[in-house]
Amino acid sequence: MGLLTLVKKQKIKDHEIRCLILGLDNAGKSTIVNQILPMDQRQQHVSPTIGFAIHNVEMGPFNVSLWDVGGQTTLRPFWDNYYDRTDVLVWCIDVSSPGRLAESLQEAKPFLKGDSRVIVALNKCDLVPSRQDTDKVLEQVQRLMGPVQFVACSGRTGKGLRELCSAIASCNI
Ligand SMILES: Nc1nc2c(ncn2[C@@H]2O[C@H](COP(=O)(O)OP(=O)(O)OP(=O)(O)O)[C@@H](O)[C@H]2O)c(=O)[nH]1
Ligand SMILES: [Mg+2]
Repeated sequence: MGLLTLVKKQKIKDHEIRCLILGLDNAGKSTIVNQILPMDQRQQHVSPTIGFAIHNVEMGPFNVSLWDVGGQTTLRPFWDNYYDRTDVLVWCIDVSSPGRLAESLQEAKPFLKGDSRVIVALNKCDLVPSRQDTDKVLEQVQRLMGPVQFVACSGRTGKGLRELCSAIASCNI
């Protein structure tokens, strides 16, 4: 392989981001991913993810591979296998289910020690009437995770997803 090809390959590689999206079942991971996809690639209905799905999306100069992994309890033991080589971890939380927050934060713990950058997606904001409710969730998230980067969003309405994409693509990996 010529030097130029090697340099080109490296350049392309430098513009690739591997983004893993994790969180409890029903948090809205696949809905977010579906909304991020170009119109012609979107599914009409999103079902619970059995296993995982990978989608490649251009975000600014980056080619981002989005790894959307199912969050059901039976699938969680396999999360670790997907985490390898992850650049950005998006931890998805359903802010309309505060009763599941402790479970979500507990599951997040092992992934906070890794090398990847973490972004918390506070999803389903459209279902939470006041900003204070989202802030309450955020307080508990920050108590466990520290001053983590977060984006309040809605996979249903699309609110905040542009910010989420910017956050993913702005990572200096
Ligand atoms: N109102 C509202 N509903 C949402 C939002 N995001 C997802 N949902 C709904 O929540 C349910 C679960 O969404 P999914 O995207 O399948 O959740 P998931 O995290 O991928 O679930 P698993 O694949 O089982 O891990 C679906 O009925 C979605 O329509 C949101 O921002 N607002
Ligand atoms: Mg899913």
